[in-house]
Amino acid sequence: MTLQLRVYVPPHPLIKHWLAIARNAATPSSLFRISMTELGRWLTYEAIRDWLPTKDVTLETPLATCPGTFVDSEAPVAIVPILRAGLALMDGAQTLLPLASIYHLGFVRNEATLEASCYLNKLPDQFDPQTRVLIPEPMLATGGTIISVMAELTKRGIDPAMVRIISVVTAPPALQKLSAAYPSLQVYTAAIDEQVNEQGFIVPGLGDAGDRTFGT
Ligand SMILES: O=P(O)(O)OC[C@H]1O[C@H](OP(=O)(O)OP(=O)(O)O)[C@H](O)[C@@H]1O
Ligand SMILES: O=c1cc[nH]c(=O)[nH]1
Repeated sequence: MTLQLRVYVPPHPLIKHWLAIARNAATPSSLFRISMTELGRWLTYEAIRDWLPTKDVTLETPLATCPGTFVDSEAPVAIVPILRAGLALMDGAQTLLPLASIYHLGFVRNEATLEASCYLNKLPDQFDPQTRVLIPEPMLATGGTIISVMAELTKRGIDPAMVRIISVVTAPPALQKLSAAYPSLQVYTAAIDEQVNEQGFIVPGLGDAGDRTFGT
């Protein structure tokens, strides 16, 4: 069986609403941050649907015995936000995954070459191979950043099939690179835009996600 990258654009009215707020150039930073929190929440909700491990139990209600299902708190789950902009999705993601371990990764693109370089790496030397990883990364543009992120994770024992990326706006160059290198992973995004311009910005996109989040 040939694997192919799966990219989901959940048709949810709240995702559409908060995406429109985030795209709008007139949205101030304070509201932009709220939109990112909400997108983090709803994209995480969609991404963990068939991914979060559960265990079946038998319960006693006040009236009778019945079957139940709990989230399996012993299965390792990690969130790896990509700084800076990935932090903006964290409040929403963490609300739904309160037991997850958080490992920060900081990447910045060189504005001239668009090459991504890592300036902060809080990953452990090795992960338990059963670890599920959620990556909050708001923009997948040229793909340079996310390909470097995946290399850091896989060399520490992460199986790409256990990885889900939540991203607000994605573009074909990044999705093509991910598809070629890591066809078993899954991406949950609010939009797939048409192009990346010469400055490395997604068009129509939402501008610079980091600057708009932090008012810089
Ligand atoms: O797919 P790529 O072309 O690599 O671009 C995507 C990256 O660009 C932005 O980060 P940026 O370097 O602007 O840093 P910031 O989050 O600190 O603003 C964005 O948050 C992504 O991490
Ligand atoms: O459009 C883009 C592309 C990369 N990073 C951003 O913040 N915006």
